[in-house]
Amino acid sequence: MAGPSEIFRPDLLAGRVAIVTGGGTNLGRQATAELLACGAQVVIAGRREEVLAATADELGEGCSYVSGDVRERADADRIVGGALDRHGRLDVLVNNAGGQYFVPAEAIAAKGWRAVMRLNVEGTMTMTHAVAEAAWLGRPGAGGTVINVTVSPHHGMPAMAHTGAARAAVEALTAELAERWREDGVALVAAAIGRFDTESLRKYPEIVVRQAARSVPLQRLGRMQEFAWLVAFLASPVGHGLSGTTVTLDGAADNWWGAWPPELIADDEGTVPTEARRAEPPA
Ligand SMILES: CCCCCCCCC/C=C/C(=O)SCCNC(=O)CCNC(=O)[C@H](O)C(C)(C)COP(=O)(O)OP(=O)(O)OC[C@H]1O[C@@H](n2cnc3c(N)ncnc32)[C@H](O)[C@@H]1OP(=O)(O)O
Ligand SMILES: NC(=O)C1=CN([C@@H]2O[C@H](COP(=O)(O)OP(=O)(O)OC[C@H]3O[C@@H](n4cnc5c(N)ncnc54)[C@H](OP(=O)(O)O)[C@@H]3O)[C@@H](O)[C@H]2O)C=CC1
Repeated sequence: MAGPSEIFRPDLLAGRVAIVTGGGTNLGRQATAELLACGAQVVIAGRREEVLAATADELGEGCSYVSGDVRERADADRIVGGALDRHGRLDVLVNNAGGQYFVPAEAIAAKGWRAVMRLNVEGTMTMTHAVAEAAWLGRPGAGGTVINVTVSPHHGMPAMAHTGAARAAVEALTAELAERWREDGVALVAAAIGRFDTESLRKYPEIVVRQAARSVPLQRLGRMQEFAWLVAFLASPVGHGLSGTTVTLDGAADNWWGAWPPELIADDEGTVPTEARRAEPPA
């Protein structure tokens, strides 16, 4: 059962209906719990029916699922059709399904590049079009919000060139479609997220997982609940005011290239020296 929200009103999203792709696991599941806590009804989607069924069962009333592959238009239409049949409306799409594997740029095989593009860019586009065409475009008074999960930092990701390119494409599409579909009442926002404390992060090489928090200025991994709060916030009416933008939740990883303190200038205690003040203020 999804408990009450720690920060939002229980009726913030009352009467709203959301689809969360990848909603059966980790960040998607936590976001689903928060949307439910804010009064929304949520249809979660993913390829593994048993995973979705377990999550829907655990989160309880208001949560249901449709299994399918976001890369296939027929599946996307089935997911959207299932949500509309059940609830008669759609207000929010969270394109959370996504991912990549950890590999130096020069070792990315063409097939792997295509797999990452297909999942993150095409999967996002396919679901977005399926929802917009079935529920929003050309329907006066309708409309809704698309939340596209992307990845921060934007200044380059070690061993993730394929996902950096894919997520940049999604952010560009977010801006483009926000302009194209504005008059249909459709808002699109990208949520560029950093390094989160999830089971999914643990598939990466051990040293990457161990050092991930150190590489963030905030010196800790993001918490799944923080992601879930951001999703609920963007799903609220304020999402329309942010349409076309990318909101970053990354512990400031976008601002800094390395670990703090930077090893090259830290002393043995790990302290970075500060500049001495001038003895006298300038005349
Ligand atoms: C300092 C701190 C910094 C810290 C840095 C850490 C920051 C982390 C930030 C982000 C974290 C997350 O996103 S965590 C969330 C992670 N979750 C996920 O990634 C789940 C979704 N991912 C996937 O489904 C897969 O990874 C993905 C490849 C994208 C799609 O799968 P598909 O089934 O379509 O593709 P597959 O059949 O598996 O693979 C297709 C091809 O891809 C390539 N390929 C796939 N996996 C491969 C691998 N491990 N190594 C090499 N190559 C691989 C091969 O060419 C494969 O072809 P063959 O050789 O013929 O098989
Ligand atoms: N964890 C982290 O630190 C970070 C995560 N992210 C991003 O956040 C999002 C969620 O990640 P997270 O929860 O950590 O990882 P997960 O691996 O748990 O999430 C991926 C989800 O997407 C679903 N999925 C994958 N491929 C498809 C597909 N083709 N069709 C439908 N569903 C699919 C998976 O279910 P199934 O396999 O059953 O289909 C799974 O539920 C991803 O986009 C990820 O890249 C970004 C930055 C950092």
